[in-house]
Amino acid sequence: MTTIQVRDVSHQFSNQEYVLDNINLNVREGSIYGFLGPNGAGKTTTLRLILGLLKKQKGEIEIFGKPFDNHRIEILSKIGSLIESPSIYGHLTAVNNLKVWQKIYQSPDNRIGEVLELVGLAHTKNKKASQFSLGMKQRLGIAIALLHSPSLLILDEPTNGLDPSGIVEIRELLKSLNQHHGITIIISSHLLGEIEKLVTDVGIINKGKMLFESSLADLMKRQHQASTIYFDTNDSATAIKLMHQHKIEAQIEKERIVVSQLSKQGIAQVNQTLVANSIEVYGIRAVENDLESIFMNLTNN
Ligand SMILES: Nc1ncnc2c1ncn2[C@@H]1O[C@H](COP(=O)(O)OP(=O)(O)OP(=O)(O)O)[C@@H](O)[C@H]1O
Repeated sequence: MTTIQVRDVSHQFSNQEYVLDNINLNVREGSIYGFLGPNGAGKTTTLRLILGLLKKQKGEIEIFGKPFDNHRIEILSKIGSLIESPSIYGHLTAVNNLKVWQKIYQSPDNRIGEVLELVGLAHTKNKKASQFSLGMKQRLGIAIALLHSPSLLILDEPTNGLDPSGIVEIRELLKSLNQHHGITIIISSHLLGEIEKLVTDVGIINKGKMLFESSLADLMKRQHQASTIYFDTNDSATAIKLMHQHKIEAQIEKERIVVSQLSKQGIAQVNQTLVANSIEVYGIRAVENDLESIFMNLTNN
């Protein structure tokens, strides 16, 4: 089942240009969906629209298979969210912060202990939230979002500003919530490297347009296809002429021939052609582009 379906949603603030332009987005039940894009791409606006924090101007949003507009309360009762920084009272402990929200959500008393355990803050006892590290504050924000036992978590850049160990902690927490508690998660980020070890699906947005949406496995496949091949030969000038005759885009870099995007069969054919034309091939090496550079290529174009 699809947990979130966004169809042809556009949005503009006042009469300025559209910050979202007919975007489509599908979050599968049970997935961890990485919503990626550079600063200002439209991630927060999209998440706010999904949560009904902004009034939808155009398009359709369905959550848990139901139109958001007609089932708002029912849908929101099953969503936990953390948009930008968490609303935390610095002068209160983690428990007392949670008590404030517990009254609003009317969740049972024992839920406070449960969520503190889940996010790894059970040991903080009398420590005030103002004395928490940024990572602890984010985890408290997630604890608040979990109080009413949601089946969907919507998180806007929860790892922003965290140090590497804080990022790992949040990643492990979200993985566990997904795998052991069956919570579907959509998490936005402007850094693919930060969430590629976490997500199962990826959507990439730039300048208000969705550029790409697929499973992480598909993105990795694309990464494999986008590898760069290096040929070392005894006669680069003739070799590159032969490649151009066979309509292969190649260039010479530091006396090596560089070809991007060539299948395994393509590599074998090039090798055969070179050898058949008496060129000595000393080495062939394929280097995969990292996911980050694919993301950069998608968002730069
Ligand atoms: N309340 C607002 N009024 C006018 N313009 C806005 C408002 N909120 C956002 N924008 C603009 O909409 C565009 C998308 O912003 P949004 O916050 O959705 O991007 P983002 O991808 O979440 O970026 P970031 O990672 O920087 O938060 C930006 O150009 C931003 O300046």
